Amino acid sequence: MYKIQTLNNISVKGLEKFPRETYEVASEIQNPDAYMLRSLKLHNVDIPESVLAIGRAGAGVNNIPIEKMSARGVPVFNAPGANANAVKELVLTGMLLGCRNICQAWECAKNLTGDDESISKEVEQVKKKFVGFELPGRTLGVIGLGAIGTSVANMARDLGMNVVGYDPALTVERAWQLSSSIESANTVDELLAKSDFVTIHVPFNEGTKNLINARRINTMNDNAIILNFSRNGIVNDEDAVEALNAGKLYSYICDFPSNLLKDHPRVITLPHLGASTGEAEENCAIMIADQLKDFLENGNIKNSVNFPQVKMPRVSGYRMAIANSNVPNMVGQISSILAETGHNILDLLNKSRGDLAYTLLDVDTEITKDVVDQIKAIDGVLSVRTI
Ligand SMILES: NC(=O)c1ccc[n+]([C@@H]2O[C@H](COP(=O)([O-])OP(=O)(O)OC[C@H]3O[C@@H](n4cnc5c(N)ncnc54)[C@H](O)[C@@H]3O)[C@@H](O)[C@H]2O)c1
Ligand SMILES: O=C(O)[C@H](O)COP(=O)(O)O
Repeated sequence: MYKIQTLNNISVKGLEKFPRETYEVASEIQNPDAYMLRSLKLHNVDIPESVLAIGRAGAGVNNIPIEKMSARGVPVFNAPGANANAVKELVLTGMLLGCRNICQAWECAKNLTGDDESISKEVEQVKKKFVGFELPGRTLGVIGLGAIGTSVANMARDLGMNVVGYDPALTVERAWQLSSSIESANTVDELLAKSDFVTIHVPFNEGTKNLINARRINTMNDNAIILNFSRNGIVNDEDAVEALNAGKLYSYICDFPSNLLKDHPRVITLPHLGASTGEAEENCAIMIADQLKDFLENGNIKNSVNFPQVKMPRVSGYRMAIANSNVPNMVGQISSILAETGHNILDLLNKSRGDLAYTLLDVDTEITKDVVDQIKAIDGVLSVRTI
């Protein structure tokens, strides 16, 4: 019986992927084989040794201690692209809320008093305070052209906007998806100098912390709008508020409220709603459940953020999965132990990624605990499993 512990609210459509005969799935469970979570911060959680894999039902993995898990030979999975459409739609919503002053105007309408005739008169007076601007012909800068950035960029082109994108690690797959009319910027500064709207779709890490700061905001067009549906900390909120107060920025739309932001008249904050649609929650949960299941049952790895992609069809009932440091002679030492203990290797796949490597091998006879212990004792082996 495999045990899956859910640490956040996970769509039932994903949980249904685990057959009840072979899986126990619960939010409280002893010695889980895998965690399934969304945004819960795991950095200060004591993760039990029984955990073989962590599945993030979403995109961002900055809530997970990846290095610590890598050192334990534990793959961390995410669900690339599974919530991209939900975020794209909210970015469009944010752009419109910002450029048409919708939140301020709605607040004003809610506060109208008197009979309907006087409300009608008042409406004609107050509406001039909320004159906005339209999207076609304006320039949207998209920082990060991954699953979300690419789809936001294409959507903006379809709406008649000019789009400039920046991503120093653009993949070939994303380049194929991007509309050919999207301009490429060589630097963030070059992108900002051209943009009326800027939207950020990069992971949060040391390299992206404070990516948008006072110096950069000052190089932007006057009355620009910044949208942050990525992570708290990528835009320096203090600097954004200062620029709003100085009349440099028009509006700041963001998914990460704080005391500084939530009541500011030119800020629209949402309670981390980017991926909160039934469709996105379902897509993420299904993708992660499938990946965890294939890892637990077959050792295959798909969409891990720390381990290589590994898939090998089974040729026997005796499989071993080994995570190890990416150093010479690991496969040699492992196969020597198997040969010395009378196992014939029927198939073997070894892949590496950065400092880590992963080996799947199918043998002809059952692998005993003693053999597993011998392999575990090899210097550089991080985890060993028979499946
Ligand atoms: N608000 C929400 O609810 C919500 C939902 C989904 C994702 N997110 C956030 O959005 C981020 C992006 O999601 P995604 O699905 O597009 O991920 P992705 O991995 O498909 O794309 C990220 C892109 O950013 C690029 N990148 C990395 N560092 C960069 C930098 N310094 N400058 C420019 N580009 C850089 C990468 O090359 C990659 O193409 C996630 O990491 C997560 O933090 C938020
Ligand atoms: O990185 C993500 O996928 C988003 O921030 C969504 O987070 P959530 O799953 O907690 O809504």
